[in-house]
This record gives sequence, C-alpha cells and structure tokens, in this order.
Amino acid sequence: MRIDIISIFPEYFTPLEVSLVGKARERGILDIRLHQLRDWTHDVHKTVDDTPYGGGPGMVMKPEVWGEAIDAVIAQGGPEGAGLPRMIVPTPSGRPFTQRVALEYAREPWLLFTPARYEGIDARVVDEYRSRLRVDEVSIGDYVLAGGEAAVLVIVETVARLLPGVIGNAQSVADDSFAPGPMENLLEGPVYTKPPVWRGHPVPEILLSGHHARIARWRRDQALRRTFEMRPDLIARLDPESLDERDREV
Ligand SMILES: CN1CCN(Cc2ccc(Cn3ccc4ccc(-c5n[nH]c(N)c5C#N)cc43)cc2)CC1
Repeated sequence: MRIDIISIFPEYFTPLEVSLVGKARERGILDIRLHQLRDWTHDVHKTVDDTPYGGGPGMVMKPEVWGEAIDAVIAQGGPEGAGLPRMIVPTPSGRPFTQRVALEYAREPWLLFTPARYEGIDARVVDEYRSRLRVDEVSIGDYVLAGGEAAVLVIVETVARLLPGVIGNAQSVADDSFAPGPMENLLEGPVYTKPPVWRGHPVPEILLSGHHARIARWRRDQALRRTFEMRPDLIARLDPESLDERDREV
C-alpha cells in the first residue's frame, strides 16, 4: 500500500517511523511519502491561509495551494495498476471513521491524506477532486482537534494493522472489537499474564483451566458485561440473532 500525506507539519508524522507502522515500511508492506504543503506556495511568506469569506473567526486554507499540491502528488503516479488515489480528508464535520471504514481502506492500493489546519480547507478543493477521485471526509470522534494530523496518525495505524503480514497473529485482528463478525460492537474483556497472583490479585481460575470452550464462553461473558457497563449504546446495536441463550443471561 502507498500512502501520501500532504501537510504543513510533515514532522508530525515521525511516529510513523517506529513500531508497527515503521516495521511495515521497512518490510515494504507500506510506502508512506510525506509532502510539505508550503512547497506549492509562490510567495516569500509561503502563505497557505486567508480570511474566511462571509466573516467569522480564524483562517481558511487556500484552494490554489492545495490544488497544486494534490495535482503534483497524483501526477507522481501510484503503485502499478492503482489508478488514482482515494483521498481522505479528516474534518470534525466528517462521517465517523470506524473499524468497518478502516477495513475498506486496508483494501485500497493508494491513499492520499490531506490533513488541514486553521478552520479547514476551502470547500472548493473537495468539490474539485470529487469530480476526479473518491473523496472521503471523515472524523475520528466527537471532540475538536487543532488540525487533521493526529487523525491521520490514528487512521494510518488502524489501517496498517489490518494489512496482511503486519500483525503476526491474523486471528487477533479477526477477533478485534468492532471488527465485523461475532465481536462487532463488543468491547474486549480483561486480559491477564504471569504471575498467577500479583499483590494478592489472582488470575481468574477459568483462564488457568486449559478448558478452551469454557474460556471462550467466559471471555464472551466478560465482553458482554464490559460492553453493557462501558458502552450501553453498542448493546442496542447487537444483532439479536448473534446472541445465544447464555448471552441473554449475562
Ligand atoms: C466558529 N467555529 C466554526 C466551526 N469550527 C469547527 C472546527 C474547524 C477546524 C478545526 C481544526 N481543524 C482543522 C483541520 C482539522 C481536521 C480535523 C479536525 C478534527 N477535529 N476533531 C476531529 N474528530 C477531527 C478529525 N478527523 C480538526 C481540524 C476545529 C474545529 C470551530 C470554530
């Protein structure tokens, strides 16, 4: 997978050089390229923003600069056969970014991220590229960031761990909370490791029993309880067909 990121803060993406994403890049699973938006300005101050039409607080990012930057990245061409990139625009007014959306993105050969700052990008940029590319305006949550870079970090890491070969244990990804399937809309229950007793706190006996069916049942009970306690909104989304008799007793 090829990922291009255009930003006025390319240094914000240093975390993509380490850990899971960094290793995926070293192994050639991910090709991430960073671009400094200001490289497409033409004034001495490298201006990327201006006052909003219609008044109001803050500044808006100029369409000309973004247009030249996006055109240049597209012109570089992507992976063989990839065609044009899917453009992802983080915004507080976007559609929710979910695990389901991440799974969709993980199947794409080429993603182009355009994280903005200030009050966002002139709306004509999205209008322009919707006529040429698939453009997704997405939000990572109902809170307000100062810009889109943190959202890109979240999205890239979420997508990277879904790519074949990135996570050693593919089953772990398949068992993810929120992944489509039996765990969709269920939170993970508690996890434990050695020692069997720590400061007087024992590991639940069932986990030491070696009885896999009972352990699986206990883990599902814990997931249902945790979901009920922490995210009752998700319980409402559970498909009643996916619940067995025992689930209904939890
Ligand atoms: C007067 N009012 C008029 C409405 N604005 C709304 C507003 C506009 C921009 C910004 C800052 N910002 C700039 C680019 C950018 C991208 C993503 C996100 C973002 N925030 N939260 C998420 N889940 C995000 C994601 N993904 C924030 C961004 C903050 C708030 C406030 C002032």
